[in-house]
Amino acid sequence: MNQTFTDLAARIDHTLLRPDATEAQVAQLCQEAARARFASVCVPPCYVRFAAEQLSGSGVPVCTVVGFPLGYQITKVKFFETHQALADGATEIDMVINVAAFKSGRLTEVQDEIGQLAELCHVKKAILKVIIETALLTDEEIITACNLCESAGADFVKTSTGFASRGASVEDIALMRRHLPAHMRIKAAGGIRTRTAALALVMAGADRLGSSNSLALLEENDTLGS
Ligand SMILES: O=C[C@H](O)COP(=O)(O)O
Repeated sequence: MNQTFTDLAARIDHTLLRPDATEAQVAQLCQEAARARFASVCVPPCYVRFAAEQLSGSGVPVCTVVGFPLGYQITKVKFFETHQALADGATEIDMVINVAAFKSGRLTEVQDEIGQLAELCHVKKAILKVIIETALLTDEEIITACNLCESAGADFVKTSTGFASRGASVEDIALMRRHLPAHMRIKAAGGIRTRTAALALVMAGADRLGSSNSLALLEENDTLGS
């Protein structure tokens, strides 16, 4: 348990995805991530190159989003977004599943899309996290989506964009953990605002957390290194 607590920063994607995020705010985010040793910074695609420059030599990866936040872009567009993000210096891609196609029963199409992006990421030694947007899914659909992610070769299943009616819940994470094999990692995101909430999600099975309030999650026991 203590290990979980002391390693919390290393599980957090330090995130800034607001539509009005400025370059100065991204620069600050990068400084904070390097200092706190967060798992990554998660920034909008237009800031990937800038963030990669800011973090050069720091060992902190740059994560970005694809098909964000609604997921219904066509596969070619998501493929190009991913290709460009990798070229710009991202090594972690958080793509949004095509929930519209998923809800229409077009599961093969959804799985193929994830598979194409996973292959592209893996060729570049990057990782793919797949956002299934649990707020829009039933428990049965969450399990189906997890199975698609696994079959398609994704590295992580991620709960939420942070732009839906709710973010990650402990129940979502526990359900996903029960149905995913051990090698598949889970990212909880959306609305994680306190250390208590963060730790509950970790205890339920989250390997990674995404939060735009990351510094507050470190407050109780962790201190930023000098
Ligand atoms: O992908 C991560 C989420 O956008 C973060 O959501 P949040 O802003 O509610 O922390």
